[in-house]
Amino acid sequence: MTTSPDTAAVEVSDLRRRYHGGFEAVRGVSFTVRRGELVALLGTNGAGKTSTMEVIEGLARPSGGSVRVLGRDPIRDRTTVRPDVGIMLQSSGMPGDLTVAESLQLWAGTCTAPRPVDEAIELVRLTEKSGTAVKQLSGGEQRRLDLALAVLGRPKVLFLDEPTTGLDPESRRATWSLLATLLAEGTSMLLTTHYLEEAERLADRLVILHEGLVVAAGTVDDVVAAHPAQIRYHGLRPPTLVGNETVTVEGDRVTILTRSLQGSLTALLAWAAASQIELAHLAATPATLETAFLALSAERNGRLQSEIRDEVTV
Ligand SMILES: Nc1ncnc2c1ncn2[C@@H]1O[C@H](COP(=O)(O)OP(=O)(O)OP(=O)(O)O)[C@@H](O)[C@H]1O
Repeated sequence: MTTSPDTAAVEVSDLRRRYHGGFEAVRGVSFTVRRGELVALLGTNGAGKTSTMEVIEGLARPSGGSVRVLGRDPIRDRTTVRPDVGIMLQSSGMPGDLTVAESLQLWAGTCTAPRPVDEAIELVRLTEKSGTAVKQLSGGEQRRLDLALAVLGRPKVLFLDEPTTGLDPESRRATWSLLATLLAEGTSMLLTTHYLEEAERLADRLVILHEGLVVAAGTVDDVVAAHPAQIRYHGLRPPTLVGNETVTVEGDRVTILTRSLQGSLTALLAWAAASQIELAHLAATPATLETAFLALSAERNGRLQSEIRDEVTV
């Protein structure tokens, strides 16, 4: 079945997922993955990423809302969706006695137009292990085999659940490079990750979940821009600087949150110089994806800004 190139790769609308026992892990999530784009689904443990992915992958039914993959229902239209989709779960579940090459050959039999097995093995740099039994692979090598299985059928849409967890830094970079190549070739991707650097490097857009809800979405710049920069020092409370700051003082620890880092810092230094005041341990930090992510989780948990600051500075 063909679909219009204008159809979104993935369309999630007001998705809900309630488990037996009544717990609602996904509580009305909506987002889109456009064609040729990589969207990273982020969130703290238990945010609902896997619960959402499993519905999109057609492995579980939603209890509300809808999911479309290339315009089709991943469960009802399973036979037409499946050939266009590659899925990398947290474990592929291949029999441990099969070798790497045998696993891929077996899987190739289920694909419509698979890559040559040797090419898939080469893509994930497992050539030297092609005759090794799956159960003898290291955790990182198994992850790479999982990725080879996911890309074997030349999917139009790739779903990746924590694709680089357990990989050493070199293999992680090699995986990023492979994903960037697939992206450049037009593959659409949705991935979950706990590595913010991975999201920053690869993602066109982010969707951040917390307790089953979308709490932020957009490009990395969009998400970061919604959070203020910080200036910290030990000393006296400053006067009004450029006027848009939030100042908190705990003992002699002063924290200034500002949307105009340069302006606030210039005014602060001018005040300190004119008043001959020392700003001990002065530090100025722009918002980063990490501070934005921690702030979003902390805001939702009702925690104090000072706790976030301590986590970011350790
Ligand atoms: N089978 C289940 N029955 C009941 N609750 C479940 C079940 N599976 C997951 N949950 C709950 O649903 C919530 C979301 O879990 P989910 O695995 O989707 O989170 P996640 O964002 O993928 O987390 P992680 O980053 O730890 O993988 C959690 O509170 C979890 O305890």
